[in-house]
Amino acid sequence: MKAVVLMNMGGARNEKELKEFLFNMFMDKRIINSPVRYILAPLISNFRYKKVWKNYEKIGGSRIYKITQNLTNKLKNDNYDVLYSMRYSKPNLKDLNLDKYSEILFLPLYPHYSFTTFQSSVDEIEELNLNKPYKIIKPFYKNVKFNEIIKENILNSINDTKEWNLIFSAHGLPKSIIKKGDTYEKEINEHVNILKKLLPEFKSISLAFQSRFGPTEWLKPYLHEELKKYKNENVLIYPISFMIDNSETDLELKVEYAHLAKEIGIKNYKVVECPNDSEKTAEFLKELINESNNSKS
Ligand SMILES: C=CC1=C(C)c2cc3[nH]c(cc4nc(cc5[nH]c(cc1n2)c(C)c5CCC(=O)O)C(CCC(=O)O)=C4C)c(C)c3C=C
Ligand SMILES: [Fe+2]
Ligand SMILES: [Fe+2]
Repeated sequence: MKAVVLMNMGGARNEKELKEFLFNMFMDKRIINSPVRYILAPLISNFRYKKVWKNYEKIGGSRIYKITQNLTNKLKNDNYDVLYSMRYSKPNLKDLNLDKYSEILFLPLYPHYSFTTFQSSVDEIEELNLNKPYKIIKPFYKNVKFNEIIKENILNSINDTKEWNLIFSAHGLPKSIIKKGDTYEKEINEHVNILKKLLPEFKSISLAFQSRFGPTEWLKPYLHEELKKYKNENVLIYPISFMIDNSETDLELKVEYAHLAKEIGIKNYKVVECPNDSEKTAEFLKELINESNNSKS
C-alpha cells in the first residue's frame, strides 16, 4: 500500500502546544543556523508563549489542524492512504507509522521554496532514513489549477476590483537567509507576476512582507509600512505564502493588521481566505499526487 503525507509547519491550539511549537521552531538549524539556538530556543519559547497565547486566544487557537485534517479526509481513496504531519508540533513525521507502506509520496504544503520551510521538511524526511521508494512533490506556485483557485478566492471577496488595492502579503524572511541562496524572494516575485497576469484590473497591486521577528533586517517592504499608503482607500490582502489559514492569517492579518488599518484610516480592509480544504483545492492536490505517482523520478 502507498501513502501520501501532507506536511505542514504546525501550530498551536493551546498554551502548551504554542510553547512546544516555538521551542521546536527555534531548535531547527534551518531557522537558526548556529549553536546559539540551543540557548535561544528555550529562552524564546519560555518568554514568548504566555504573551503570544493571550493573542491566540482571540481566535481560539490555530485553524491549521482542523483544515489540514479536513483536507486529508477529502483526499482519501482506495489507491493510497493519506496522512499528515507537522514540522514543529504533533504529529511529527517520525510519529507516523510509515513502516507498513511500500512507497511514500511526501507533499509539503508550501507553494514556494525556502530553506526554512520546504528544505526543513526535506531534512525531516531524510532523517527517517527510509529504505523504500519515496518522492517529494516540489513547490507548486506555478501550477495553473492552484493559481485559478487563488484568483477565484480573490475575486469572490469583493465586487469592483477597480475600487480596491490588492496587496499580496508574503511571510517575511531574514535578508541574511536570502543572502545564503534561499530562492524564496525570487519565487514570491515570480508568483506575484503570474497572478497579476491572471487578474483583472485593480486600483493597484503590490507585494509586502508580514511577520518580521527579532532585530535583524527582513525582506521589504514591511506590510505595516505598505499599509500607510492607503488612507481612505480599500485594501484587499491575499496571504500568498500559505495553503492553509493559520495564526499568521487569522490573527496577524485579520486582527492585528486590521487594527492598524483602522488606525491608518483605511476605508475597507479585507483578507482573502487561503485555498484551505475547498473541493477545488482537494481536486488540485489529487491531480498533483496523480501526476507525481505517474512520473518516473
Ligand atoms: C525566525 C523566525 C521565523 C521565520 C524565518 C519564519 C518563516 C516562516 N514561517 C512560515 C509560516 C508560519 N509561521 C507561523 C508562526 C510563527 N513563525 C515564527 C517565526 C518565523 N517564521 C513564529 C515566532 C511563529 C509563532 C507565532 C509567534 O510567536 O509570533 C505559522 C503559524 C502557526 C500557527 O499557530 O497557526 C505559520 C503557518 C513561513 C511560510 C515561513 C517562511 C517562508
Ligand atoms: Fe513563521
Ligand atoms: Fe507572525
